[in-house]
Amino acid sequence: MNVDIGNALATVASPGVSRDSLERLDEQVADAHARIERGMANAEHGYEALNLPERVDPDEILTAVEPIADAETMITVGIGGSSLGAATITNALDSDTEAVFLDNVDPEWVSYHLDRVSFENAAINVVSRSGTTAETLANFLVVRDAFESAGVDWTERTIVTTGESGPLCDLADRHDLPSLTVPDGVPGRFSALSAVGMVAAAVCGHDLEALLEGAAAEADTLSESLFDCPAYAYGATTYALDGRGAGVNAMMPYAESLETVAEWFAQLWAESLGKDDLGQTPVRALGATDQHSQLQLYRAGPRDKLVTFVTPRNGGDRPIPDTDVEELAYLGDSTLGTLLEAEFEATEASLAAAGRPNVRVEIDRVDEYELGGLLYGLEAACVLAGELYGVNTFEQPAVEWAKKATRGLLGGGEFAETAAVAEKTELRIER
Ligand SMILES: O=P(O)(O)OC[C@H]1O[C@](O)(CO)[C@@H](O)[C@@H]1O
Repeated sequence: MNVDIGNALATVASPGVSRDSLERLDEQVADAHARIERGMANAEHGYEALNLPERVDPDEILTAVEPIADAETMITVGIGGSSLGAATITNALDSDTEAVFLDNVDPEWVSYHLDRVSFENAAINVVSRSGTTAETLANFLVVRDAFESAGVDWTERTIVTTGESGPLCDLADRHDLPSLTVPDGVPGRFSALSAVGMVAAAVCGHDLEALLEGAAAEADTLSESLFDCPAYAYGATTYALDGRGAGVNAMMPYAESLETVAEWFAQLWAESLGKDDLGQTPVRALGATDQHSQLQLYRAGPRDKLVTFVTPRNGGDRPIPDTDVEELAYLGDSTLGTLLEAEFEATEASLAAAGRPNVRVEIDRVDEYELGGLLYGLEAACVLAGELYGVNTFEQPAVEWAKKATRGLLGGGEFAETAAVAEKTELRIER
């Protein structure tokens, strides 16, 4: 990935960061890089995620998925980091295999998807690092039951990716299911470039080696200066802007195929940096669509936002036919790609003209190599930002309260949190 932070400079935007401040911040970046390198060298929890390009064996994954490689529909049952990485990769790339992600427990939505599956041509990819996530386990019980009701032996059509131990591990052993292990020391939101994100990608026929090569190339750019490393330039700039008031980071890819990148990034950024009353709020947007819904706010609302554009510099195109309608002449005989490119450049310039900070993250095209580099680059940017914020980037203790309360509400144990649910303050206004 390439990063252009020109429109985040104080000469262009407010909030903005001066060149001098960036150079001073670069001293902290050097210290942070030293910390990251040490963490990677010692395979420390979290930092180990940045070693994945060297650690992951694509052949191990390809061998494990062989029994289900013929699947026409790949149903991934997982949530958060156990779904978003795989969804980002498979939603970005073409495949004849349909990838379905059950990452919620909305009964009508789950039924909608299961009602459309031909189970004899489908497979189940159940993913949970902990092996205890209620939504994933509940959906897995529902999906396997659907296979059984369709007379299809789910044990022949299921692959499991989970931690070294836990209920899913036991289930895989009990039924002798093909299974892969979530690498130790790799938090869910940093696991897209491991079996967690790659099983679905493999069944969809994507080039795992190219994904890892792209990530490895990005890893080679990690250095002690933000001026030599696109990932660190992005991480440091977002941190600096947050400190100057840009507490919201709206990620706006200019490609439908990259829409899920913004969703994946939202978990990465929120769950990693949202601690100790700190952290930038990620917002998902899409270009050109959200020019017609959000741009008004980004250009003329509170000066509390950074807009992160993600743009592939090359890609497919489609001609716009010529027209004899005079008013449309400027569109006719051009292409949708030309229009989208103009929209992107105009929107980027419109924010700069209004003095609103924005950063451009560029990839050459949407393919496995570039996607691997983008995912790795944004992960490294996040790790760097976490060092600068001084937070524990790799834990997410705040999510446990609701999990305990949920479990208690379902009779799954005694938790103080459950009692608090009943103590809700009410002020109902009814129709
Ligand atoms: O992979 P698991 O353990 O099922 O967890 C799923 C997701 O839930 C979280 O733990 C948050 O609840 C995320 O960090 C994680 O990606």
